[in-house]
Amino acid sequence: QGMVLTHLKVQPGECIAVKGMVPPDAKSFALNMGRAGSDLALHFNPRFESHGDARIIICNSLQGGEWGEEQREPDFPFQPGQDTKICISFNAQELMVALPGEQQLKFPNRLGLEAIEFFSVEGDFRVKSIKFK
Ligand SMILES: C=CCO[C@@H]1O[C@H](CO)[C@@H](O[C@@H]2O[C@H](CO)[C@H](O)[C@H](OCc3cn(Cc4cccc(/C=C/CN=C(N)N)c4)nn3)[C@H]2O)[C@H](O)[C@H]1NC(C)=O
Repeated sequence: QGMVLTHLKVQPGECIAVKGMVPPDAKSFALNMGRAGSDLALHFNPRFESHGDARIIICNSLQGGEWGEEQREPDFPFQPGQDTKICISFNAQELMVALPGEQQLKFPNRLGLEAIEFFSVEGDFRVKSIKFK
């Protein structure tokens, strides 16, 4: 089980900056954020090789335990065995994920989230630091 942060109060315009390392044998990892584990504004799931997918980022929301419609992003800026940095911020309309190489990914704020209270990391990602800016 990865890292779980609860009782956060990340506001619109603030960002969660996660630095970490993707292990050499990585298959998949996920960064989850929202109100709780079953109430996610964003499940950010890069798949190196998982669920029949290869080198694609799956984004989705989870409401009352039900998955929404996936957004699939083929621009894949991660390499197994490499350090990486991901910055997540949001506003009333969308969540924004700043990725390596100036890549930015957007996902609609389907939950109308007003603060990020829950943040978790799952799977093949070794967190080195987390900064709330
Ligand atoms: C084609 C058939 C029907 O369509 C498929 O239907 C599946 C089920 O709905 C979707 O899959 C689901 O997609 C969801 C997003 O939408 C979540 O990601 C969910 O996972 C939830 C979940 C999280 N977690 C923890 C976790 C997260 C990341 C890595 C690890 C462990 C790594 C271990 N590392 C090793 N072994 N090295 C563990 N576990 N499950 C996934 O099951 C597929 O995308 C979808 N595929 C397409 C093309 O549409």
